[in-house]
Amino acid sequence: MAAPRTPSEIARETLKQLAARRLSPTPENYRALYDEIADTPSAPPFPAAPLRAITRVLPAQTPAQRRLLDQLENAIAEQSWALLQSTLVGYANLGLQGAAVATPAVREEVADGRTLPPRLTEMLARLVENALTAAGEDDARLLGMGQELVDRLRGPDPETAATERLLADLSHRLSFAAQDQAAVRASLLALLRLVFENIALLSTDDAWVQGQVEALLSASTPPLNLRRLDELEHRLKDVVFKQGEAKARLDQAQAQMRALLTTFIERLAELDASSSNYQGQLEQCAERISRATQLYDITPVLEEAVNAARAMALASRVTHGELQDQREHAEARHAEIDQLRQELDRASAQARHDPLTGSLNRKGLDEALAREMARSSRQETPLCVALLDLDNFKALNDRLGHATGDEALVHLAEVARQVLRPQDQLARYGGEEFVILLPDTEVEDGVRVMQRLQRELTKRYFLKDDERVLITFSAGVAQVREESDGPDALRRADQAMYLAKRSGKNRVVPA
Ligand SMILES: Nc1nc2c(ncn2[C@@H]2O[C@H](COP(=O)(O)OP(=O)(O)OP(=O)(O)O)[C@@H](O)[C@H]2O)c(=O)[nH]1
Repeated sequence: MAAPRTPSEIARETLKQLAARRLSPTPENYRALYDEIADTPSAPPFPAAPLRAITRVLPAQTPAQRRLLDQLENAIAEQSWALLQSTLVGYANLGLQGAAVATPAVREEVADGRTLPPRLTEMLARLVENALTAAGEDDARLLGMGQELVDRLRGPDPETAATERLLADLSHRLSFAAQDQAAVRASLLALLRLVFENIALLSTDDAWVQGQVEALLSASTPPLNLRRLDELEHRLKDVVFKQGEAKARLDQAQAQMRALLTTFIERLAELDASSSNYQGQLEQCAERISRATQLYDITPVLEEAVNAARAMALASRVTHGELQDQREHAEARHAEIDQLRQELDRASAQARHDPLTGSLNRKGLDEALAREMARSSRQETPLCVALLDLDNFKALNDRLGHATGDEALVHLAEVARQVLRPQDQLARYGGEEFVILLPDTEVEDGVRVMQRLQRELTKRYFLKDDERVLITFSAGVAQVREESDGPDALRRADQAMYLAKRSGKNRVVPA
């Protein structure tokens, strides 16, 4: 086909080619294709936008400057290369003194790749400072690099190439620091688990500590967050507290054993003294016998020897008897302790109640919760769990003593029993944590019940040596959603309780 000649032919062919080459029909594509088909060279596009940016920073103080600026704006508006050329010649003649007024305010607009906008440099500087704080103070080199970059960013000329170089070096170094920190976290966690396992090994015969250590181990698996660390700290405090008690019992047992050994050694020494006495007497007797010349001389010596032997036998019989007594005594105590421990183990395995407060213990709670969940789903009635934790209980213990702390726990349990309905159940969940099962209760009502308990506690205060001790608690209330949801509801109640603590304590938060 002959090449298109008339403008309408060229236009038609241009449209055809746009479709054939699958080009988007933009004015630029159309013009380029039209020029190609018409075989006319494309005129370079007029750079209106960059020129307009230049007009914004050109000075317009003197009449000559204002005239040239008007002229430039006209050249842009008319897209006239000729007018542009004569304007530039005008500027050249005028001289460019004062034209390059790159004040800080306009520098931001002419960010051209050599300098960074001031707002961006300040944000970058802050970002680097925050990253350095997060990285800690272990790596002096990293801190030095970061400070250099911050100084450059805040300096008079944050030239891009140098800043870029510093930024790249810093980010490289930071990535190593982050890897180091992750490794340190992982090994700290491993150490923590080792400590927990060691505690378990040291307390093989204490079922409670064993249970706590299992909980500690499962709570110390990554990913860790502040909530879990907090829980770990609480549990570990309880274990340390319990081990402190066990240590006191152990010290007592050791003191008794030491007393027993001292007696034993004293008796042995007595035995030894009497036997060496006997030995001396016998040697004397032997010597006198060897010197004796007639039987008459020997008879009294023999009598002496027999007497000494008799005394020795008597002394050793007495000592033997005493030792026998001591041994029987020790064996009896041992058997007694063994029996007590077995009884204790049996009792704690069967017990469903906390001996201090008389409320349910964990085992009792598990069973009661299972029963209530089954009932709630059978009867299609709501069930709530509330978890409460006494506020500032450590301070109370520290100020008034541990025994008073125990009395405060008993007081709380008593008031709770008086305030709650008979079908509600109170359980001791941890040291100073309690769970209350609230059958037939929606979450809003559960919150109200706990608030009523808070009010009652302020009325029925706990008295210690005529001092009114105010007990407050923070609580979370969660609704059990379905039959298997108990543990999750407890977890949600715990989280809500934690929120109550965080938002100032002595409050109840629904989950
Ligand atoms: N008297 C007594 N104290 C206990 C018992 N179990 C745990 N504790 C103590 O309760 C204290 C709890 O302290 P923290 O976990 O710091 O809590 P807190 O002081 O109540 O602070 P908040 O929970 O933030 O209000 C610890 O000092 C434990 O030793 C117990 O059976 N009797």
